[in-house]
Amino acid sequence: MSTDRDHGSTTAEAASTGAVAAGHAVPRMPMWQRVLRDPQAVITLGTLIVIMLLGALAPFITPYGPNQTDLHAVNAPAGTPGYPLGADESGRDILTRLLHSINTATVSALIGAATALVVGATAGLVGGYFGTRTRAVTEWMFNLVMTFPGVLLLIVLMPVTGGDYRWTMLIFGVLLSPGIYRIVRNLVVGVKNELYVDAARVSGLTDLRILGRHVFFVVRGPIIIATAFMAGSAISVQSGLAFLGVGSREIPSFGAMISSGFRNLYIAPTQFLWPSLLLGLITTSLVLLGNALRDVVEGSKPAPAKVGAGQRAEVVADAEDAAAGTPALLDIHDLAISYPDPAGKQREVVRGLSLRIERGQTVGLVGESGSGKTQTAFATLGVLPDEAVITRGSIRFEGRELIGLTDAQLRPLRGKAIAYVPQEPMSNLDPSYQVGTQLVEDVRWALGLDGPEAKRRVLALLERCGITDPERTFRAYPHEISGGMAQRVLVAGAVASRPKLLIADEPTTALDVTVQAEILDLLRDLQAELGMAILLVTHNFGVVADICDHVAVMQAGRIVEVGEVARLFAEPRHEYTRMLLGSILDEKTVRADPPLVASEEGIRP
Ligand SMILES: Nc1ncnc2c1ncn2[C@@H]1O[C@H](COP(=O)(O)OP(=O)(O)OP(=O)(O)O)[C@@H](O)[C@H]1O
Repeated sequence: MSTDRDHGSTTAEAASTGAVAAGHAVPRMPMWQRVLRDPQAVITLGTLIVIMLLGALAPFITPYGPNQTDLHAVNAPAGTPGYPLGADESGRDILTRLLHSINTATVSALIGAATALVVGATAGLVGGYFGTRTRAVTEWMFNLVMTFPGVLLLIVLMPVTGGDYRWTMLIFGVLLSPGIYRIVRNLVVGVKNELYVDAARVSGLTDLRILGRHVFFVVRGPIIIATAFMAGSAISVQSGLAFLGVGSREIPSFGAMISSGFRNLYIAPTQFLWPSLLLGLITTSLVLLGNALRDVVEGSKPAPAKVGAGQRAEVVADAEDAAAGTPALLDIHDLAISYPDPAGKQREVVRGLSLRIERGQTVGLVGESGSGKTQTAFATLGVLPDEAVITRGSIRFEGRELIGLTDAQLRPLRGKAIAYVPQEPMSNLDPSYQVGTQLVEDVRWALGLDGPEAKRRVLALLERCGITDPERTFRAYPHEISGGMAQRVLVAGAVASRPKLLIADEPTTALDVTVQAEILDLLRDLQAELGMAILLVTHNFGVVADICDHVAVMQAGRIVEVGEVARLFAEPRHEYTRMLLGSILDEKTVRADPPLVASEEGIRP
């Protein structure tokens, strides 16, 4: 491995890098602040607030009542004195009716959306959180509601509601509730088995408190978004019913005004225009507001902007390579990876990392949690999440640039020349398939063998990886084997293709100490046997001492020191390396201070 390009990093630099450490959390802005920073949300919300204020102030803006008629003003054109937007076929002021129609629309939106929210969200929380029997009942009820023919039912029920649009909107809210129910139920089913919900349950919180505090927090975003769309639907349906003449004629409504305008289209064309424009403005604002809220709450996805092969600005040719003529097995140079923070700004989590691995070397990548070890490994494997952006640098494998390759171009390398062993063996095995079936599939793909030949190879590999009864393990499902066995299975799968580089991301962290040692022994033996290089991601110097010949120390997205393991342990040069080595637990030292004793007054030394 080459000497560290960042070797000269000083403590001062480390301290400054620490200030913007890759792992440091960016405080999440409150939702209302994020809403206020989104121009679309601000414009649409502002428009709706102004319109609603105009409606509320109607009695102060015009001298007429909404149903006050003046026979002298029948079909008066816009601009007539006292009637700025004209009068309708009954001589009623159009501006007055428009302003009062805003209030009808607001009340419709509030009743419709609130009913759907209360019914749908409550049932969704209960149905999703409690057992399958409760869910079966809620499911049945909402499926029943969905079979009702919506608008037709509202018309048929007119004698029951007495033509009062508020009762109609209440029923419409119930008809809308299955949509909310499904959103909430699906989210709750997804979240209720999360470890933090289990932890809350174990800590003794009541179901009501867990629902209110943990579960409702997750569903609130989608609920806010859906509310904007439901409010728009309620206004449209109320207007539609009024347009058809269903309901009280006394109530000023956009629908009734459009209907009247239609009848007088040839006499007074603008009568039809004003309510249509205002209704359109309100419903469009609500839809756009819903879209803006979705972006604010869920975070708008930045366009993938990974550096492509053709776009790369600075790829520095390695002088050593040029001289030696043989490129390193893996050469990462000045790699920078960033993620968008909640405010949409890019935050670098790997910040100009350089690392070389030669053939057959075992290199430990150590560093505190969040320093960027896994991101470096994922970038090499080409499996960074979509939101990650490689902003600069290069990753070359045997001289070939990996950044910018498509999945199809990476496929011949991944799982063949570059293999991977993950941290959590169990979660990397599909519980629905026998272990052997999964391995055979991998081996067939990696080596192009037929079924029986692949099975023979898998059985031999399992035996080689220390599994005493390979046939039995082959037929077992993941839940039937131990964590240590599962990790052996994954190691077997990884080395099946005789890779040139094995990336092992904390391969022993999830295992107990005895099994850890066995897996490390296995990796060491396989490394010697196959001559492969290993990049071992870990935060355990014990593991590094046990298996690695070189080690690179990462802090805040950068490598601060790199070198041979014996040298680095004997004379660490970087302050941070000294600090990490100093914090290793020393099992030879016995505590000198007296043990704590529990008494009635509490726990005391
Ligand atoms: N999907 C993501 N979105 C935003 N930030 C992320 C994402 N994945 C990782 N990060 C950030 O990248 C940084 C480096 O993460 P990484 O997983 O590489 O750390 P690590 O050194 O491997 O830590 P650990 O030892 O705990 O696994 C962390 O600050 C983490 O918060």
